[in-house]
Amino acid sequence: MTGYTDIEYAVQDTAAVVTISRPERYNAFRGKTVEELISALRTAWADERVRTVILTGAGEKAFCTGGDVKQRAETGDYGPTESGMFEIGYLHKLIRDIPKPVIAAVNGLAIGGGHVLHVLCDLTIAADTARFGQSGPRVGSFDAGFGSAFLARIVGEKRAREIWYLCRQYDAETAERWGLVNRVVAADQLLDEARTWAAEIAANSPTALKFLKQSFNADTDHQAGLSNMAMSALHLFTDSTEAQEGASAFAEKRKPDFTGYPAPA
Ligand SMILES: CC(C)(COP(=O)(O)OP(=O)(O)OC[C@H]1O[C@@H](n2cnc3c(N)ncnc32)[C@H](O)[C@@H]1OP(=O)(O)O)[C@@H](O)C(=O)NCCC(=O)NCCSC(=O)c1cc(O)c2ccccc2c1O
Repeated sequence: MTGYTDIEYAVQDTAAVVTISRPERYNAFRGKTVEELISALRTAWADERVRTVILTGAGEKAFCTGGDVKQRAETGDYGPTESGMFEIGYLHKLIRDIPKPVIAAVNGLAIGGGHVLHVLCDLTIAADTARFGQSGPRVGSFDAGFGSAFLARIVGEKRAREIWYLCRQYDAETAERWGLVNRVVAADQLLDEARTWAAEIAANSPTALKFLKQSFNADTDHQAGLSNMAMSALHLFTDSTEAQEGASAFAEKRKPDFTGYPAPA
């Protein structure tokens, strides 16, 4: 795949820098964005010069705000793709499986599925202006796979449940205290800091790093099965009027009204 429209891809020294570039939608992803991210990661995987990947967002406002809720409100899905599929589950697995450390450089809001992307990266460096949180239950969505199970491994059960149940936003200092991010730096230092970490990693044995990444992953790889089921459930749920109420409310800039939907027994 060439001629990306939703992302930018560049190799700088030994790092592949992948930038989600839909600033007018706060770098929310649609199906095409996910397809391009998959292509970029596969390119980085195959390129022997590349020893790390840096994932970031264009502009100063957002790293990524998850699925494009406006697109979903408009068409009921995340838009057309070359493959005909919305392959977010595959993208999640690819971030884990690419045998090179992936560093999230969180330059702003990391919300919803955008939060899940940074959680899945090996390391996270955040701008002091970054904010973190989930939004699924507010907009008729959830990630019952890696997005919740792996998050709980990182911040613990109580905090993971708080993040998902309340849909609040947390500042970078809190995220660092909770172990969600490795380092917080001034916003104008973010990419330099990420490149410094990438260069430091690149000086180490790539084969040792590959084995280490696979070793870290092995303990939670069973969550991939959970993720498959979660994505299947999510596709069914997003077709429901309950889920559509969440997406429509966001697109119409109003609070969602879930009062007509009884809590399932
Ligand atoms: C992120 C916000 C909290 C920011 O709020 P703020 O008040 O600072 O800014 P605005 O709300 O005015 O936003 C500015 C501008 O950007 C547009 N925008 C922001 N986020 C999105 C988005 N996700 N999709 C589309 N557009 C977005 C916004 O409309 C404004 O544009 P204007 O033209 O009106 O100026 C706040 O914006 C916010 O809460 N955003 C929504 C966050 C969200 O709910 N994300 C999606 C969660 S669901 C999801 O990610 C998801 C992931 C998956 O992996 C799935 C897999 C399978 C099925 C479904 C999935 C899924 O739903």
